Amino acid sequence: ICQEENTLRELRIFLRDICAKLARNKQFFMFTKPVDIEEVPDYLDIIKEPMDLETLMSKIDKHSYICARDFLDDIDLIVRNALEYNPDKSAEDKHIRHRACSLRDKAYAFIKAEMDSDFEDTCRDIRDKR
Ligand SMILES: O=C(C1CCC1)N1C[C@@H]2C[C@H]3C[C@@H](O)[C@@H](O)[C@]2(C1)O3
Repeated sequence: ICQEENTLRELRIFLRDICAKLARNKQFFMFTKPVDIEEVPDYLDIIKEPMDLETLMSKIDKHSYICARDFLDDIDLIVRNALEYNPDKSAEDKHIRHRACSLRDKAYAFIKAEMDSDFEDTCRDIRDKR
């Protein structure tokens, strides 16, 4: 219905702003594009569902998300992939895992700070009845 489309349009505007803020943070550069399979040939043997911030942004535009929870599920996927593929004690793996946890905390904090909980409830109701 028209009110529902207005709500989802507002959600997309909101999610684009959050995604853009995360993507322009230098700390999260490693999450902005898909992992290069040429550079990392075994990546897809280990990670079954790659995700990155550029893909996240294109999913917003394809109306893939109808509530903030669905968007945060893909943020969690980026984080989980990074933790799973980079599990070692090495300084490099620790650095990647630290940045992945920071990405998750920043994303949740932006949503909480800027998302009215009634608005999210409305989006969940739309999602649940579709
Ligand atoms: O997991 C990732 C990204 C970091 C968060 C997503 N990669 C897997 C490779 C291992 C490590 C070092 C480089 O080989 C670089 O190619 C990657 C990219 O980082």
